Amino acid sequence: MPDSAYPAMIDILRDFLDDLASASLDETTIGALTADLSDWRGRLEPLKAGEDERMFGRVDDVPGHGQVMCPAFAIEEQDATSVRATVSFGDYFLGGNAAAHGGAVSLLFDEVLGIPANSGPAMMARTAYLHVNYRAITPMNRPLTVTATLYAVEGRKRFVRGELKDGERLCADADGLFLELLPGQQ
Ligand SMILES: CCCCCCCC/C=C\CCCCCCCC(=O)SCCNC(=O)CCNC(=O)[C@H](O)C(C)(C)COP(=O)(O)OP(=O)(O)OC[C@H]1O[C@@H](n2cnc3c(N)ncnc32)[C@H](O)[C@@H]1OP(=O)(O)O
Repeated sequence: MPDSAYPAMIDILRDFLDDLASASLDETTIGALTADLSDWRGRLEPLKAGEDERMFGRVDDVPGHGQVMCPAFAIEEQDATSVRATVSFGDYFLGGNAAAHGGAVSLLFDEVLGIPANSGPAMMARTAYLHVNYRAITPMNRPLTVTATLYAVEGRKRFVRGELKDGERLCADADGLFLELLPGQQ
């Protein structure tokens, strides 16, 4: 698979979504864009593949793993029980009043808390709950710090806490339970 070109293509797609979200469009531009996008739908449709053959979200060693669903975060530090990363919410993730959408913040926590929850050799763990507290607005288009720490393991249960900060200011925190899947569990 051409992994080398794929992350750059995803970066452009992210920039495109930010540009689209922040633009005021006239009818001519909307028509042209609709035609281009439907042309691309036609080209991609025959390439449909099963989960294991897809690249979206499955490219190792690049921020965001090659997907645009969640803001891309760059891991700065990681050990067996914790992770610290830098993230920036582009215009695509705007909620309102210059604040990031709450759902995008939750999505980020699910991804980042999932890292220490899945860092061991045991079976993969899946989110059972994710409790998010929005403490202050999450600002757009600037580097924020997101952290997650595995603080308890009880049988199959892995408890993880996380924080999203703008400098010293706490924007949101989260508490998640991840459950280790049983062998053969879907
Ligand atoms: C941006 C996109 C990028 C794409 C990237 C792709 C590749 C990336 C690769 C790698 C990334 C790694 C990062 C991933 C992170 C994200 C993970 C997710 O978002 S997962 C999807 C969301 N979650 C579900 O869909 C779960 C749906 N629920 C279930 O499947 C089951 O409910 C499950 C497995 C969670 C538990 O079911 P049971 O049957 O195995 O276990 P039971 O018996 O119900 O519970 C066991 C114990 O846990 C407690 N428990 C279960 N759920 C609980 C809850 N919600 N609250 C409290 N306790 C709970 C129970 O009370 C029980 O406790 P007692 O043993 O009796 O003490």
